[in-house]
Amino acid sequence: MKIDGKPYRTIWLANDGWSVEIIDQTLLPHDFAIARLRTVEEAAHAIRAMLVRGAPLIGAAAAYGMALAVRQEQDDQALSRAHDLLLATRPTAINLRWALERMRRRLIELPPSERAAAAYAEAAALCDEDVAINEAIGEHGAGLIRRAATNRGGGTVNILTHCNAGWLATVDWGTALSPIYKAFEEGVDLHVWVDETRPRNQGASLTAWELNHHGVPHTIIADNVGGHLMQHGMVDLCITGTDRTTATGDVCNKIGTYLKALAAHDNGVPFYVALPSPTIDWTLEDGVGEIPIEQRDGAEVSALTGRTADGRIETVTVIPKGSPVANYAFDVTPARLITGLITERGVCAASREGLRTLFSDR
Ligand SMILES: CSC[C@H]1O[C@H](OP(=O)(O)O)[C@H](O)[C@@H]1O
Repeated sequence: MKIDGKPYRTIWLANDGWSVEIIDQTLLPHDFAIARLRTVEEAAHAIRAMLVRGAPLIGAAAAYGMALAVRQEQDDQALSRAHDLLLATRPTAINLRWALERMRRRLIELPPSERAAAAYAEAAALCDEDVAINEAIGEHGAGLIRRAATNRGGGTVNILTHCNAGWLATVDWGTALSPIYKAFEEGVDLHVWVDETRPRNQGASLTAWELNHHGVPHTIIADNVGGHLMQHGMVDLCITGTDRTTATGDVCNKIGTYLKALAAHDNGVPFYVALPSPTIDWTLEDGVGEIPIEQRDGAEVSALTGRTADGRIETVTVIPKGSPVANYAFDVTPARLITGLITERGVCAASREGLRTLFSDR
């Protein structure tokens, strides 16, 4: 995507040919800053502390983390240590595991002297594939938005999205926001309801920042507003991302997604999930029972960070001293609540059969 006319991805090889640069998303929307990763440990911290986040981008960052590792040490033990360090950073997004297994498969068969060059090439290929997948999701999803515009018989198509599944969550284009960018660029009259997405506010801080820069009309809402809007006919469709989708179409995504899907189902609002195939976990069938749900530091709930009137960034506590906090980062929406999955190969039903029609080769 472009920021002030300059094209960006979220992660790229630095000019020195070996370190990796990322957009530090913990500083958005207040500051736009580039961070540089020089070691696998720095890559692991970037994922764990969410300088980079979003299932596809987590996979891409892990792939480059493996390249940074084998640049320093090339033996099998170093490869395993890097794999395990990066795998332990965050448990829910399956892209992390798939990317690490892909890197290990590519490298383990090579002589150590060839591993660094191959690792950087494989990480770059994974990033390019992610961009192509997400642009294709945009093309397929834009058709749904155009159909919603036709069904309305004119006027603005109102789309609700949760968290950030934009280009900041991927290498480029995004997943849930890719159809919105594509439809907007085609001239479709649309507006986006942006769930702020407590506790880290990826919607208010990241999705709104993206849409502002792209000129897409949007409104930030508190997480609990969506159901009311749907009851009053103010949402034509919902599109969210996913961090792991089972072979049967159960979708794990940012906490609160399930509640939006329930409200959509109760009000007859189509609920779509943008699903790049590297986010499918073909080994799982029961999302609620089998997908590990990350629990993060309670400080993400008990404190807020923002910019003061005189421009300082400050963090303040917003709960009583001593109150316990639970911070579940994801939930699972059962397939029965999902209207369709928008993949790079087309739109399908949220079911084993639906996925098999598009991915019979998996
Ligand atoms: C395109 S994947 C985006 C997905 O990742 C987000 O989680 P996090 O910000 O914690 O990495 C959220 O679940 C988004 O839908």
